[in-house]
This record gives sequence, structure tokens and C-alpha cells, in this order.
Amino acid sequence: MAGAAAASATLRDRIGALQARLSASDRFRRWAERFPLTRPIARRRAAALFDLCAGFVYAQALSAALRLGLFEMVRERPMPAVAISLRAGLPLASTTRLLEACVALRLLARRTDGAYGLGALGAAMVDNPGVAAMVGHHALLYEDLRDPVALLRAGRGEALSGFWAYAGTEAGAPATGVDPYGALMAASQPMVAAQVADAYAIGQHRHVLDIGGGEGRFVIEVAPRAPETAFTLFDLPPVADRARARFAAAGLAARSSAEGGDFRADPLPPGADLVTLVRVLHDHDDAVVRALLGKVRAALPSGGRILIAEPMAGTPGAERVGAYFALYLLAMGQGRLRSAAELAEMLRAAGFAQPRLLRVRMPLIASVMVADVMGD
Ligand SMILES: CC(C)=CCC/C(C)=C/CC/C(C)=C/C=C/C(C)=C/C=C/C=C(C)/C=C/C=C(C)/C=C/C=C(C)/C=C/CC(C)(C)O
Ligand SMILES: C[S@@+](CC[C@H](N)C(=O)[O-])C[C@H]1O[C@@H](n2cnc3c(N)ncnc32)[C@H](O)[C@@H]1O
Repeated sequence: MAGAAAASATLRDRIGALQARLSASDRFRRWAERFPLTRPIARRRAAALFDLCAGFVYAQALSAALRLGLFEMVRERPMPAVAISLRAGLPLASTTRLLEACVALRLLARRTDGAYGLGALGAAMVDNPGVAAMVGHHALLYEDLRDPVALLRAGRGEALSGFWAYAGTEAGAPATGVDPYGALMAASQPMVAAQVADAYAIGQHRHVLDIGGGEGRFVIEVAPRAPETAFTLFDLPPVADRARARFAAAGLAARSSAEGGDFRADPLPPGADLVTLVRVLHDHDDAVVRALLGKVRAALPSGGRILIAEPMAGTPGAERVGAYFALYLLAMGQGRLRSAAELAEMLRAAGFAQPRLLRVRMPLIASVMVADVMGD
């Protein structure tokens, strides 16, 4: 069996190497463009390569459209370019350029009467403040990526490591400067919470401990689906203070509490039968993750469970997310995206049993893995 797998891998490797050798040949490329059976493949590859070259430009067109509020402007009623240029306060010629770029990117659609309305992708942006917040946040990422080789040499960027105030700090150091990231995480949390809550019935648990729970948005999103469950959130003290205020405002104070601490230095609150780590582990290097998983294992009773939700490397259909976070987390200065197999190995090493991936609707947003504490 192992031999057969190795043989098929070798065959795949050989086919890949042959394809790469042929594609690298100018003569072959010209032949493939002409030959009717290979022409569609050649065109698809050229388009894919063009997208890689032009990705930053596309992203900036999207950023401009969001900053100018184009999608909101046309969501109810398509508008002509003149009206959009007046509303956006831009010259008509520039407005038309941006509108046409957005049409090409399927963010907007031009109707037969010339008015612009939402395109297939723009329609998915409205009412999705999480994605819009990430697009705005990318201005910081691009500062660090201005010279990508310099970033690779340095191993961290200035802008993102400053934004994520816990990056590069010592265990137990006082937490300051946590204000900016809370809002970004809260804005993008509902799409993550929806993946988790659709994949896993949180309400089967008596008490959930959400470690690195930020300002409490995950708890607030899933609590209505788990009306009998109590929640404790654990995060750095100033973040936990904000979560406490949010729980009170959401009417959850009776069954939700927030405790401040540093999971690298402090004990975890006891009493939970489910521990959730939502977009937490990928922020940290292996030694911190292994130590944290060990602590979680020790804090859970027999029959308890851990749930990890974050994008995972090599997820079929979401491979590009791995490329994105490889550079994002480099700029942040710590952490890495791990594959499901790597996380499963780390869970087993920490004493958890049966790590398994749950089926999620949009693995691009987050994969979900659970593992159990077996009875003694
Ligand atoms: C009826 C007919 C004819 C057709 C119907 C066609 C059809 C089926 C349409 C479907 C429409 C639909 C439901 C579309 C749905 C679209 C969705 C759900 C889009 C979601 C997109 C999500 C995106 C782009 C997410 C981006 C997320 C980013 C960039 C996240 C970044 C996260 C960061 C930086 C996190 C940082 C945290 C840290 C530091 C790593 O811990
Ligand atoms: C990327 S955010 C995720 C927040 C939230 N789980 C979500 O998905 O929206 C990571 C969270 O981990 C917290 N965190 C980072 N290092 C921590 C530490 N050493 N101890 C406790 N919390 C920490 C941060 O303050 C932040 O709220």
C-alpha cells in the first residue's frame, strides 16, 4: 500500500516535472497556443499568470470601490456613471475607469442602459463587513510587503507586528496597544463563527472556555444556538475587559464571564468541558502552541473536548489561503499556518485522542478540528 502510494506520487512528480519543462520552453508554448486541443489550457494558464501579476492592482481597485462606497451606492438601484462620480466626488473620467475596472473584475455589472449595478462578486461584498474590514486592513500588510525580499530577510514587518501588539512580546509582559485589532477581529468573526456553529453543536456542552476569545464576538455569535451553555472567555487583561463589557451589553452577563491573563504564563480557568481556540494557534510558534495544548489538556476533564478553528495549510480548494498567510504571518513576526495533519500530530502529542476535521461549508474562511480527552 505504502509502495503503491510512493509509486503514484513518483508518477505525479514526473508528470509535473514534464509539464514544467514543456511550459518553460518558448517553442512548446507557441505550439500549444496554436494547437486547438491545448489552446484552452494555454489560455487558462496565461490568465492565471496574469492574475498573479496583476493581483495587487485588482486589490487596489477593490479597495477604492469600498472606500468610495460604490457597492452600497448601487445596491438598491443601478446608477449611471455621472451620478456615481458626483456622489463619489471624483472626475467623471476617473470614475468611469474605476467602474469599468470593477465590471471586468465582476465587482460591478454594466446594464444595457449603461447604468452600473452590483456584479456577482460585489454582491457578496455588501453585508459582509468582515471582508471589507480586511481589505482596509491590508494597507498595513502592503507597507510591509513593499519590499518582499527585505521582509523575508528581516523575518518580520514593522507595520503588522506593531498592529498585533502581542507579537514578539515575552510571556507575562503587560499587554498594551491591544485596541486596534479588537475591532478588526470582531468585524470578521461572524463569518468564522457561522462556519463553526454550522459544523459543531456547541450546545451539547455545559461550559465552554474560549481561549484568545478577543472582544467576545465568537461567544456572542454562538450563544443563541447554545442557550443552556455557560461561557468563559480568556484573553489578555485589557481585551478581556472589553469582552466583559460586550457580554453585558449583549445580555449575556448571567452565563458569560471574561478572565484576563496570558496563556503562556498564567493558569487557565478551570471547569470547562469544551475549549475553543478560534484563530489563535496560527499566531504562535510551535513551542508556544505545544505548551498551550498541554495546558488545555490538563484543564479539561475526562470526556472533555478541544475545538480548533482557523484556516489550515493545504486545505483542498483553499490552497491559496496558505500562500496569503505564509506572508501575512511573516510580516506579523510570529506563527505559521499549519496543516490539519500537523495540528493532529500536535494534539496527539499533547495527550488528545481522535483528532478529526469536521465538514465546514467554506474552508477558505476556517477549517474546524476537534479532539477528545479519553477516560482514564
Ligand atoms: C441563481 C443563479 C443563476 C446563480 C446563483 C449563483 C450562486 C450560487 C451564487 C452564490 C453567492 C454566494 C452565496 C456567495 C458567497 C460568497 C462568500 C461567502 C464569499 C466569502 C468571501 C470571503 C473572503 C474573501 C474572505 C477573506 C478573508 C480574509 C482576507 C481574511 C484575513 C484574515 C486575517 C488577516 C486574520 C488575521 C488574524 C491572525 C493575526 C492571523 O490571527
Ligand atoms: C487573532 S485574535 C483572535 C480573536 C478571536 N478568537 C477571533 O477569532 O476573533 C487572537 C487573540 O488571542 C489573544 N492572545 C494572543 N496572545 C495571547 C496570550 N499570550 N494570552 C492570552 N490571549 C492571547 C489576542 O489578544 C487576541 O484577542
